[in-house]
Amino acid sequence: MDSFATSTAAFESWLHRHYDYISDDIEIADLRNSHEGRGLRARNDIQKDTVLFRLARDHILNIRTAALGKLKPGNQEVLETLNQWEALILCLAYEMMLGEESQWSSYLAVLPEKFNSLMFWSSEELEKLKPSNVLQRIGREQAEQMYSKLVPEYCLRLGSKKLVEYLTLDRFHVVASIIMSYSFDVDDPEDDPEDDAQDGEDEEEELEIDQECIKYDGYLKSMVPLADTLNSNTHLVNANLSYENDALVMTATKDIKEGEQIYNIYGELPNSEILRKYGYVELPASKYEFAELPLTVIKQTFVENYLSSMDRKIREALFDKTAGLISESEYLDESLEDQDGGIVLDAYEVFADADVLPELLLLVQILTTFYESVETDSKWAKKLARTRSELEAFINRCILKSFQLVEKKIITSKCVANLYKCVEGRIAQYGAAQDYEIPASYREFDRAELAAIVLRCEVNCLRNVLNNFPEKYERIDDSKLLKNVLKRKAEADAHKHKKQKP
Ligand SMILES: C[S@@+](CC[C@H](N)C(=O)[O-])C[C@H]1O[C@@H](n2cnc3c(N)ncnc32)[C@H](O)[C@@H]1O
Repeated sequence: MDSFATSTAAFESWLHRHYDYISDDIEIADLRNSHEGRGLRARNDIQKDTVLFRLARDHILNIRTAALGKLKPGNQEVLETLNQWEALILCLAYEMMLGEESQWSSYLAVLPEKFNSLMFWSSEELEKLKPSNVLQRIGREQAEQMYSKLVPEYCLRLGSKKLVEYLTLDRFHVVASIIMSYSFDVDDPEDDPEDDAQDGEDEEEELEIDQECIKYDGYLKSMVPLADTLNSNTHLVNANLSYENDALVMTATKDIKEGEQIYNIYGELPNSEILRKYGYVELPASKYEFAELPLTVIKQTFVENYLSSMDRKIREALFDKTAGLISESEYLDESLEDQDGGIVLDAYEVFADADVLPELLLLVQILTTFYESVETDSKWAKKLARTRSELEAFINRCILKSFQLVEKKIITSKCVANLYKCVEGRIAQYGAAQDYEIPASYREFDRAELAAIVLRCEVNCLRNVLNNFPEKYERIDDSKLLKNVLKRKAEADAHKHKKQKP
């Protein structure tokens, strides 16, 4: 037996000693040949709805069960003032430091030491993921800030000087990455909503809580041995973990044939996110691919395609002012009750089925209406660029008329053309990645190949918009809308002019 098989065997015997029920129809499989590490496999045919295993809550690892929470009185309360990540990182690191003395040692021995997730990529390797927006979500800085907060202060508050020495920044990244790829958010059975109602502001002040903390979350980030042995596949998922009062239950959601792998789903994630968090990709793509269209590309498209007689700097400033006014629009605020953040976002998701966010369509329709209007009169455009109140009044007209249209799933031809130009502008940023051919089957991919697969999946989503933009949007000619918008502006001007006369 190699050390991989020995650790698996020790883990299995630990599981059988500690867990309520594990079906004889499942086994932990060595899937190193298919680059999946360990996984769960069906030993026999399994019928849909069969319980695969049941785990008592006191055998999952979180702040309530971990040794650190019991190290000294008051630790539970201190941990509860932290956020989920911070608390579980400290608890898991402490168990790892205890080694053989930890009640979880056989479980800890099967957790990985090496990662392919983006936190562990060098800057040269990350460069290969440009221009994907996933690069903005790696969170190295936030992780380092969290480290400075916890070490040494919280290790000492929790009574462990040794943890200060053990938890180096490198180890911190390892522990955080294990949590990122292995943990579950499990509802907290001790969370009593009535308690929350009684917890007044005084108590909050007493604990100096200035941010999200476990106390009010109603769930606990937890390590769930065996449930985390399941690999994930967005297409082949055939099992699901559910939470009962005192136990966690893994159930087959489909009939599973003998020898087949039992898959969970880690989330409805595109390959970029699967790579960021878990260090692998699905072929040829995840079921939930999306690309992102950044606001910077929308800005570039409108700046480059309109008002060419104006200086580029003025055009850029005009776009920024316009976007600012759209994001501050009270009318949109009231009309779009469930969209707290407004419609001007840093980036817009573009999905694999060629659908785009309604916020993106509305923004492009408003911008199109605005730019097509001001394009008719360059003098007026220059004046608008200088006079905020006039710009605001006109933008508000464009917002109103565009909203009324898009609300009825109608958009103008020029809006579609501008959307396509934005998407083409984004595709152009992918350079050679546009032509990469996604491999048909798995092999051990190096990081450059993983990056290329992610980029090509994003390009495919963007291309889909150009080829299959949903027909649910009726398209009309722009002229009627423009006439309407400009007519109202003229009336408003005339009205204003009249009012100014004594
Ligand atoms: C929760 S663990 C699953 C158990 C893991 N395979 C092990 O050996 O410990 C998540 C990790 O499993 C691997 N993994 C999960 N699903 C995979 C898949 N479909 N293909 C390749 N690797 C996968 C990734 O390394 C991921 O970070």
